[in-house]
Amino acid sequence: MSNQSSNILLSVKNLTIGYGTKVIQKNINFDVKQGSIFALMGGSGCGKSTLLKSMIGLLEPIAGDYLVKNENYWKVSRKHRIKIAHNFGILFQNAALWSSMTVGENVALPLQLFTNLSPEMIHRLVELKLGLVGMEYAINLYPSELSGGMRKRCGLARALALDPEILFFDEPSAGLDPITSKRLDDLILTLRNGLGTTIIIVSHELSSLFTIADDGIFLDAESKTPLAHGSPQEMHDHPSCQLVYDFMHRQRYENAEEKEKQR
Ligand SMILES: Nc1ncnc2c1ncn2[C@@H]1O[C@H](COP(=O)(O)OP(=O)(O)OP(=O)(O)O)[C@@H](O)[C@H]1O
Repeated sequence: MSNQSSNILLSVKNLTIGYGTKVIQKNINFDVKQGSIFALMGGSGCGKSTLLKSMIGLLEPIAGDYLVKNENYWKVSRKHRIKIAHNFGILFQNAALWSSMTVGENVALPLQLFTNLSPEMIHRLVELKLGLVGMEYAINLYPSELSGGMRKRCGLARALALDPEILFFDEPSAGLDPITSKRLDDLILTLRNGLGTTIIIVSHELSSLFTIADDGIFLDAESKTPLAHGSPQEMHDHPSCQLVYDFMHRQRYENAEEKEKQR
């Protein structure tokens, strides 16, 4: 195997995704290299979350293949799929912490469910993971006592609990002010640089995408196919078509309004 192909952690091949028989995107092809921060981009409703759902095991694709470290994720047994997914850490948009549990209990939960570690070891790991995201002081607090940015950090600590090789983020900056959002970007870069974690991110935030993502794909709702592949900066500098240009230069919505007025 060449160095280049052994570097590939995830591989999406001719994937068609959707709900029942309703196709949302087709002809999706891309590889995610180890240690990459890979962005799923595109306008509202193009299918970014749908693709993310298929990549984390929540929605079976209609057709095509999705390889995780060369294993055909949707073709292996359900039991084996769950085992592969232990390598995934997921941060949902609202951080999805259990409100009746303290932050520490939330982070401990995956360790209690999926390891045989002693309570003392789990406690030490919880402190370590919260330390990684700068939230060790929140161990005994409840999610309702935290700001949105703090909840995201704690959600990230929980996503890191099982030392995943791959992290999936759904709109991590949603609902955060620009400074908190920037801090989260710095944290994401620190994690990738420090732990070598591969990160797949759905985001609308151009400034964040330009800062952190080094590769990605641009999905189009109308043609139901990807229109571009590369880093956000490459798409900005060398857009493959007008739509990508407009999106990357933030003229899409203004243009849409103009067209609407001219009708
Ligand atoms: N459970 C579902 N059943 C049927 N259609 C769905 C379902 N969930 C989403 N869709 C449709 O799939 C399309 C893509 O939705 P999706 O949420 O993946 O887009 P998105 O790119 O993530 O959008 P946004 O940026 O607005 O969050 C939309 O037309 C949406 O209405």
